[in-house]
Amino acid sequence: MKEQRKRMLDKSILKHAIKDSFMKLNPMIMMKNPVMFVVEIGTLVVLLMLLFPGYFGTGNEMGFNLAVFIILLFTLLFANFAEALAEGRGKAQAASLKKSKQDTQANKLVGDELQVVSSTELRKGDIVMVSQGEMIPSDGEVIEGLASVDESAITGESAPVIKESGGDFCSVTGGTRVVSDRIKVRITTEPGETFIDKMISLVEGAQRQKTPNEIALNTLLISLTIIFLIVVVTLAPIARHFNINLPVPVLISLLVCLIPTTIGGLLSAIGIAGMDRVTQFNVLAMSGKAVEASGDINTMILDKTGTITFGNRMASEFVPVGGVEKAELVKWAAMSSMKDETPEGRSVLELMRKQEYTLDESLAAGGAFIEFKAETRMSGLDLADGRKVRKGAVDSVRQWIVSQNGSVPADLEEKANQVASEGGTPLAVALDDQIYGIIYLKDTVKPGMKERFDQLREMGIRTIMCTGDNPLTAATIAREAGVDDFVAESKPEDKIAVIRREQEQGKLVAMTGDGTNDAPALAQADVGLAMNSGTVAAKEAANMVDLDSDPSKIIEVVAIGKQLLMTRGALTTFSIANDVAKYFAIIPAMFMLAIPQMGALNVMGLGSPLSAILSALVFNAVIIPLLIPLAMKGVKYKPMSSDRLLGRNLLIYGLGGMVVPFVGIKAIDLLVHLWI
Ligand SMILES: Nc1ncnc2c1ncn2[C@@H]1O[C@H](COP(=O)(O)OP(=O)(O)OP(=O)(O)O)[C@@H](O)[C@H]1O
Ligand SMILES: [K+]
Ligand SMILES: [Mg+2]
Repeated sequence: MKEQRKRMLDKSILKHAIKDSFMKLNPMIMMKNPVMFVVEIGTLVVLLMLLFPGYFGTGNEMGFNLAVFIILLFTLLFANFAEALAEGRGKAQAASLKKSKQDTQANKLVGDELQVVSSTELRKGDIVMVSQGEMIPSDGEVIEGLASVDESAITGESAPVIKESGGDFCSVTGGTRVVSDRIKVRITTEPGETFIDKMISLVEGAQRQKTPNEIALNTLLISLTIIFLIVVVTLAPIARHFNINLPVPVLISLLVCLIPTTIGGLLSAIGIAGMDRVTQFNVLAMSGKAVEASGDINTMILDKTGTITFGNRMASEFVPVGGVEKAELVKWAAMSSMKDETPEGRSVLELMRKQEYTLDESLAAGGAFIEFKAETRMSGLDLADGRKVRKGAVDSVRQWIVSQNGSVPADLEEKANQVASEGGTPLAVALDDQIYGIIYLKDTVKPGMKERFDQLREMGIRTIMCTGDNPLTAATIAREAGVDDFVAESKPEDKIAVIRREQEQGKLVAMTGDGTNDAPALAQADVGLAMNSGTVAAKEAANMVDLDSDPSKIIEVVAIGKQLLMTRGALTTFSIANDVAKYFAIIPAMFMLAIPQMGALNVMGLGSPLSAILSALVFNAVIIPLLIPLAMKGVKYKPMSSDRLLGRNLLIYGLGGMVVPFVGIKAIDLLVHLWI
């Protein structure tokens, strides 16, 4: 897909866009864009006058009318072309995605047997087995095993990623391929609602909804159109009262020049192109609203594990406390992890084997598994003989011990702090009322985080890390990654509380995360960016998914959001400023047409009244394709305060919008006048 993105504007996209420009002339489609719909009605009226000149009285300048008709038709086609071009790349991407969505066969588990079924028959809750070389038939979560998966079909990244049951790396996407090992997958989506389906309809723009900002601007444009419509319609009888005859095509030309056709023609292209720019960064935005909101973000909340760090927290050391034998600690650490399917749990057993300890598994027979939960921050086993084994966050295990009237070894805190101050996560291991020691879980901060957070700070965005981990580990990682603030030992509801607190102060909040425990917070935030590596719940709650699982991508999304809003503002300013110049070209010309003595009004020194009107109309049409590159690429964005940005843009696009048409219309008039 990345390949596809590079070929920005190949021939086939252009060809399709030209064809679509004509298709979009259909009034039923045109109606969605009221400004251009008014232009279309004007075009039709002029066409009727050309076809049936007899009905429209005398004094009809056929040559002039034909010129007006052609220019108006091109105005419509140019506006349609802008939109079609913006849609083009998405449509091309959708086509290539559809190819990877081919119907595959799946090995569905029915009872104890495997049945071969078509992937389209799979429903939520079905269990399938996927082995090396096979395509994952639909979206789901790994419930057993570990495999490396080639996700290049959706991410464009060729290096395979590890997917495993338990933790935050369990989600798999239909259409990706298992390159080694074998996994058992529980299907989590109904047919037609998969991630690839969503991607297709997103890049195709099928579900594109206008953003609140776009709706507000559209309302302004419609109001302006109605006002000018009233002005022009009432102009005719007033002029007639003074014995001035204003031909209908002249009035239509005046109307089209006055209504905001430039921004009206480019508005939807700006929005589509903005979304498209986000997609090029391998971020899937579920709505344009989310992209725009990211342009105004004040605070960003991140989780630690899997977002700021790589998230493959691996046991790397057993540290006994209270003078117990290391073998004892290893025994209970392993016992507490026997059924713990999280990556952390499995890594404990691996470390045990690596250090050449063995485990008497019969001890666990008949025991009840206690699953890890973000709320309890512990996992373990209740043995058949009544003894209880736990491992978990030091603070949680300490509380658990105290609640059983056990005592806490004096060196626990010191040893846990040692691990935490190195940025590791200490897990305490306990049997009944005794703590045996600590498992050292190592994790690494993703490279380049500090520079990226510095950039966010420059943009005026405050970063807060919210982690379920202990305060000391949190502080170490926060310092290493360079976030502004952190909240430790936070449960899912605490993450939401932090977001709400910021929102109550009137701030717009972005949240990135990858875990199921992040899902509620991702939904609460104004912009929720889920890591593609994360769980299904996280991806569903978020309104953006980063296919590369790089939380600092938010920087690009913020820039694109700001750029989108600025581009819209700049082109609106330009469009309205333009109309002032056209006003000076057309109004004097109209009156000179009726009263040649009014030549003094011709401030621009244009050749003749008719050429003045045509020149303004031509300018009005060609400015649309000339501005397409700007609408598609967006205006330049540099991190600076919004006040300065606003002032700068008003100067460039407001003043420019007044001057450019004077020059342009004059130049066109010189040309037009040569052959009129
Ligand atoms: N398998 C496990 N068994 C026992 N305890 C665990 C296990 N995994 C994690 N913990 C403990 O629970 C704490 C919370 O873990 P969790 O993965 O929910 O953090 P989180 O809220 O997602 O924060 P972050 O992802 O930012 O680190 C961890 O810091 C660790 O102390
Ligand atoms: K106009
Ligand atoms: Mg997490």
